[in-house]
Amino acid sequence: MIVIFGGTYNPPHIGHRIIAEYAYDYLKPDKFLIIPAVVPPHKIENTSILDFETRKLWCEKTFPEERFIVSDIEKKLSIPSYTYQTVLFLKKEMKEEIYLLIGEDSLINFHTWYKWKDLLKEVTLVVYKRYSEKLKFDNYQIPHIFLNSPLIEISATEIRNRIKKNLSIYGMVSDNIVEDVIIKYRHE
Ligand SMILES: Nc1ncnc2c1ncn2[C@@H]1O[C@H](COP(=O)(O)OP(=O)(O)OP(=O)(O)O)[C@@H](O)[C@H]1O
Ligand SMILES: O=C(O)c1ccc[n+]([C@@H]2O[C@H](COP(=O)([O-])O)[C@@H](O)[C@H]2O)c1
Repeated sequence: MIVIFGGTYNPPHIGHRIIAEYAYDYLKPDKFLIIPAVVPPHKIENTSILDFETRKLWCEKTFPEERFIVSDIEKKLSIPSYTYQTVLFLKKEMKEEIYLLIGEDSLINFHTWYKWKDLLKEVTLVVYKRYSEKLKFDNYQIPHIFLNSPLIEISATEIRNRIKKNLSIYGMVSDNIVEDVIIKYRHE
């Protein structure tokens, strides 16, 4: 069984790390894939997304342990990086059961994902608690496993905003990327 944890990772942060650890402990997968998106479908217009190679490298440094695999699979596929497409590709390649790990905000807008009903036939959804101000559709009826885990009030948006305001982000991203992250977004 494999877990896939896709994201924009612009940048990867300590929230991603904690989510991955809770999911890992709960699911004990054979493989755990971290999948940076090339062009995330809901962020096509977002010009502040750094290049794929930088985000991928930061993912590798945030998840250096062997039990996590940072995959560049979405580089091989067409854009935008639809999860349905990624999942079908992985299923063909690995023939494994797939658990798709997402934050609660992603569950709330899951009905807007490309072929979401078909996607649900291919994966088991695993949801990590997250605060969201967005209007809550009735997506809690979508079958999923809800992880019993602490609320993490951190986001990549907040990290980018703090850098622009010259506020500290130490402790919010991995120590081995923090300087690089500050430099990259300060000049965005
Ligand atoms: N603090 C968090 N709590 C729960 N889920 C999270 C958290 N941060 C990220 N996620 C989830 O991780 C996945 C990838 O997130 P992403 O890389 O877009 O980070 P983000 O912090 O949401 O970024 P941004 O603020 O730029 O939208 C998504 O499914 C998202 O819901
Ligand atoms: O397939 C879709 O339609 C789709 C819509 C929104 C998000 N996703 C995926 O969900 C992951 C997190 O996306 P985001 O926008 O919250 O960074 C990332 O892997 C995206 O490719 C996928």
